[in-house]
Amino acid sequence: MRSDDTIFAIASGQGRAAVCLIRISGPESRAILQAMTGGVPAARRAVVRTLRDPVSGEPLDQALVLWMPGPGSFTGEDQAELHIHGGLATRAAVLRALSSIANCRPAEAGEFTRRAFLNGRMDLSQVEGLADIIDAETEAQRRQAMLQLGGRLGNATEEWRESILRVLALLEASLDFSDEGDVPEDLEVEILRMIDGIQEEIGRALANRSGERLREGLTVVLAGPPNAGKSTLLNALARRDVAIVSPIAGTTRDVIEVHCDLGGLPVIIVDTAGLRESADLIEQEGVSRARARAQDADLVLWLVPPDGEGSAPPPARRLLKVGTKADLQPFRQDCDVMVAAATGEGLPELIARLEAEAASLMGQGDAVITRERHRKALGRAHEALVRARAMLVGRGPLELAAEEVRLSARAIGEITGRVDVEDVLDRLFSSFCIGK
Ligand SMILES: Nc1nc2c(c(=O)[nH]1)N(C=O)[C@@H](CNc1ccc(C(=O)N[C@@H](CCC(=O)O)C(=O)O)cc1)CN2
Ligand SMILES: Nc1nc2c(ncn2[C@@H]2O[C@H](COP(=O)(O)OP(=O)(O)OP(=O)(O)O)[C@@H](O)[C@H]2O)c(=O)[nH]1
Ligand SMILES: [Mg+2]
Repeated sequence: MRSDDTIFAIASGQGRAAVCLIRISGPESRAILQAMTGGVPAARRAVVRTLRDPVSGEPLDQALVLWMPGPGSFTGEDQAELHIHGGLATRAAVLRALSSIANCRPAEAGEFTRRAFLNGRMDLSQVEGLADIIDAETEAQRRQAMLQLGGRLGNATEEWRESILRVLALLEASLDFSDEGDVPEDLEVEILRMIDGIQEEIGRALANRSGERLREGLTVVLAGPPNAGKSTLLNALARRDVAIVSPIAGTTRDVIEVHCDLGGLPVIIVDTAGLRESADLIEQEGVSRARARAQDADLVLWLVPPDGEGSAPPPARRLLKVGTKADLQPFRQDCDVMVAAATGEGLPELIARLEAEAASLMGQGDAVITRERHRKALGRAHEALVRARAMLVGRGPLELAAEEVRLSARAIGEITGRVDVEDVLDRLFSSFCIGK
């Protein structure tokens, strides 16, 4: 994969559509426009041209044409765009024509954005923000992704890194000036005060898990004895006929997931097999999957039907007890909510309750970190600072304290991709679609 190739891709969806966008980036972009549209329009001005085969001159389609010269463009290189009518055959003909031009090839997944990153147009945290915008399913996810694309995480980590580098500079200065390897007392006080300040800020960012929860969605598992009404409730919450419902106990065996938008917050509702001892091997497998999902869930709704006294809830981090078939049983004091999913009774109350749970676990979208990758890097930066501090207070070797501080800065640098993160890059960019 050469980075001085000119790359092209269909950047719009693959299905039947009104317009198809073909994106081109690299040094041949200008020559491609010249050869296929007979000229190069003024920068960033849309013009309509006949798109032609560069060899035969045969008209292929009508196109809205854009010329976006680097280094100001999205990728930081010369870029062109062809917005064509483009049905299946037309798209194929245009891609074939582009492939026939020297030094031009189809782009890999995420390659436009990879070039934007390599050309310094965005840092790694912003690239992740862009990926999150593409995948955002709810309003709160969209807002969080936009803040990250705008540089909220990148700016925060840059500030922390600069503070850590100031600590390092002070340590190195005292290394130069002391023969004993001791830091002058007033300088030591200053260094410790700075370390404490940075640690507190990083600690606060680490304590907030709501960004990761918002990005991934809150998992709510429906669990209960067979026939409790789990699948009926799933269908009611999803407002779709997703899961099979029947009066036969043991209907559901597979785990069924539905992505819901509760007041802008992403919630994944998970229907599971009714929990009971069963001789049926397939049902047993369903029950063990149900238990596993309940254990990992952010929240378990434990469904109790009118005759469900004998059953015990599975181990869970957080559990709400829901009385089901409210049309068949009176209000139960031992339940948090009552619903009759079949009639819709109590559903608004349950949904309001779920929204409140989701809001309290995902907060106001004020979290700075949104991925485990950020948590791990910040965690390592924090630990290195703890060790550096202990070294200073315990009068350990200054060189070692300085080395820990250096380590801390490097760990922070991984978040924006300042320091080498090759493996992260490959994984991240391949998660993009072709054309991004
Ligand atoms: N058609 C189309 N829409 C798109 C993109 C694209 O590449 N093509 N984008 C990408 O995925 C996003 C927009 N990102 C872009 C970022 C910078 C420039 C650009 O050429 N910037 C120049 C000129 C800015 C100006 O006109 O003022 C610059 O910064 O100098 C273009 C798109 C979303 N929408
Ligand atoms: N009267 C009444 N019946 C309900 C209600 N909800 C579910 N049922 C009935 O209860 C039976 C079992 O419902 P399901 O939703 O399949 O129960 P489940 O918990 O998914 O059962 P398994 O998948 O076997 O574990 C079906 O006949 C439903 O029609 C309700 O609110 N009221
Ligand atoms: Mg079921």
